[in-house]
This record gives sequence, C-alpha cells and structure tokens, in this order.
Amino acid sequence: MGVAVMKLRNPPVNSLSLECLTEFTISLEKLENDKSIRGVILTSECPGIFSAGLDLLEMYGRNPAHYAEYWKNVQELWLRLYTSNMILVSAINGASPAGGCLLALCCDYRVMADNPKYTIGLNESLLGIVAPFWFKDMYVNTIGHREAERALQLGTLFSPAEALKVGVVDEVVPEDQVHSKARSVMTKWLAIPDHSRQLTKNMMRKATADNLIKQREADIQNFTSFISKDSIQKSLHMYLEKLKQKKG
Ligand SMILES: CCCCC/C=C\C/C=C\CC/C=C/CC(=O)SCCNC(=O)CCNC(=O)[C@H](O)C(C)(C)COP(=O)(O)OP(=O)(O)OC[C@H]1O[C@@H](n2cnc3c(N)ncnc32)[C@H](O)[C@@H]1OP(=O)(O)O
Repeated sequence: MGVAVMKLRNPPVNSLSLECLTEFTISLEKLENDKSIRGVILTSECPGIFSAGLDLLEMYGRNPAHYAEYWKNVQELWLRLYTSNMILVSAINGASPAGGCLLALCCDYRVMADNPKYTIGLNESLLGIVAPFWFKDMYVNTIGHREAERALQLGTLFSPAEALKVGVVDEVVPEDQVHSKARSVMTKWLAIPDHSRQLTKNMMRKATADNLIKQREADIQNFTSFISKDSIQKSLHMYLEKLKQKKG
C-alpha cells in the first residue's frame, strides 16, 4: 500500500548521533523521492526506547566546529521530517525524551504504547539547557501555549496517559497493539487524496518551518555559543554523571 516502516536502531538508546542523524535524513530523502511511497511509520527497534533524543556526547566536550556541524544536521532532519509530503505516523514503543519527542511531534499522528515506564516530553530544562525556538514552536502548535509554557519550564516527561490528556500523543494503546494501530491509522490517512492533504499540511506547517529556514545560520551560531559555555558544559557533565550513577 506504499507504506514504509522506518525502525530506529542505534543501540543502546537510539540517541541521535551525527551518523544516525545523517543516515536518517538520507533514508527519508530516498523515501520522499520514491513516488510509490505515500506514508511512513516511524518506530524503534530498541526495546523500551523510542529515542533518547539528541546524542549528549555530540554536545559535550567537543569543539565549536563540531557543534555547528551537528546542529546543522539536527536542523536538516527536523526540516525534512516536519515538512515531509508523506504521511508520517509514529508508533512510540518506548521512552521518548527531548529529541525523541521532537521526532514524534513531527509526525501527523502519534500512537503510544500504554506502559507507564515510557515517558515523553521536551525535558531540556532538566538538563540545564534550553529547547530551541523551533522545538518550542512545534510544541505550542501541538499542545497549545499554556501547556507548552508549563511543560517546557518544568521539563515535564509525561506518562502515556498524561501525554494523551495534554495532546502530546493522539492515542494510547496496549503495547502489543502499537504497530497494528499505527497501520490502521495509516490506512485511514491514505484514503485522503494526496494533493489536498499535502497542501493542507503545508498550509498548517509552513510558517513554523520558514521561521527556522530564514535564520538557520543564526540558529547554528546561537547553539554553538550556548553549548560551548563552561556553565552549560558543566550542566551536561552533571547530567551524564547522573545517568551513569543510575546504574548503581
Ligand atoms: C536563550 C538562549 C538560548 C539559546 C538556545 C540555543 C540552542 C539550544 C541549546 C541546546 C538545545 C539542545 C537540545 C537537546 C535536545 C536533546 O535531545 S538532549 C537529550 C535529552 N535526552 C535525555 O534526557 C535522555 C537521557 N537518557 C535517559 O533518560 C535514559 O538513558 C533512557 C533513554 C530513559 C534509557 O534508560 P535506560 O535505563 O534504558 O538506559 P541508561 O540510562 O542506562 O543509558 C544507557 C547508556 O546510554 C547513555 N545515554 C542515554 N541517553 C543518552 C543520550 N541522549 N545521549 C548519549 N548517551 C545517552 C547513558 O549514558 C548510558 O551510557 P553508559 O553509561 O556509557 O552505558
């Protein structure tokens, strides 16, 4: 039926390393250019984890040129996903913090597994960093200004039930039904003529995408100088240590 399933596989936690981001973008571009493909189901092959988000090791202890290169690729993936002409449905089968949530938010429909261990949200503030304006714009578009304002400041990671209530996801289903539900949602969306759906999607998303497109270079500079600050590097160091200590 012209549907591809993209399974994220970058063990152990599907963090979006530079290599992973690049491969993701290339795969998406290939699918976009394949006229037989009308929809993509985005999911994960890592048990219990959709994606741990951006790779912290790409943003810690590197040089400014690396940060700039990394951020350019993060922007590129986001623009491709957010403005895709294809129908994107995410089957969120695990934890989905920060950049993981970003991937899901780019989709047209989000189905999440009903497992309270899995959380989703833009938790950047918990790391001592700030969600960039285009992450924020997409959050506002999805859950509204008030909810986004609160969730961004608190760095809220929502359980599936909370995520459904606030609108971060569209549907929560038993874990063993995530993929079948994503497929049935896709079937419904495929019934809509592509041209009208695509024009409508473009109308809804263009202003948000253009907001980044018109200031991509400045956004790269902002990221690079922000992430290079000693205080921010210290926060990331502490966060990475906390992740290590969690293991005991
Ligand atoms: C006003 C001026 C503003 C200017 C602003 C300009 C720009 C904005 C600036 C910055 C924005 C940058 C945006 C970042 C978005 C992000 O995505 S940041 C990443 C956020 N991700 C997280 O917080 C997730 C952290 N991870 C977890 O919570 C857990 O690992 C997990 C995903 C829930 C899985 O838990 P589990 O118990 O299964 O595994 P472990 O915790 O034991 O992890 C295994 C292994 O993996 C390492 N790891 C985990 N997450 C990441 C990651 N995101 N990147 C890299 N590595 C990760 C973890 O450290 C373990 O490693 P090991 O000890 O070496 O085995």
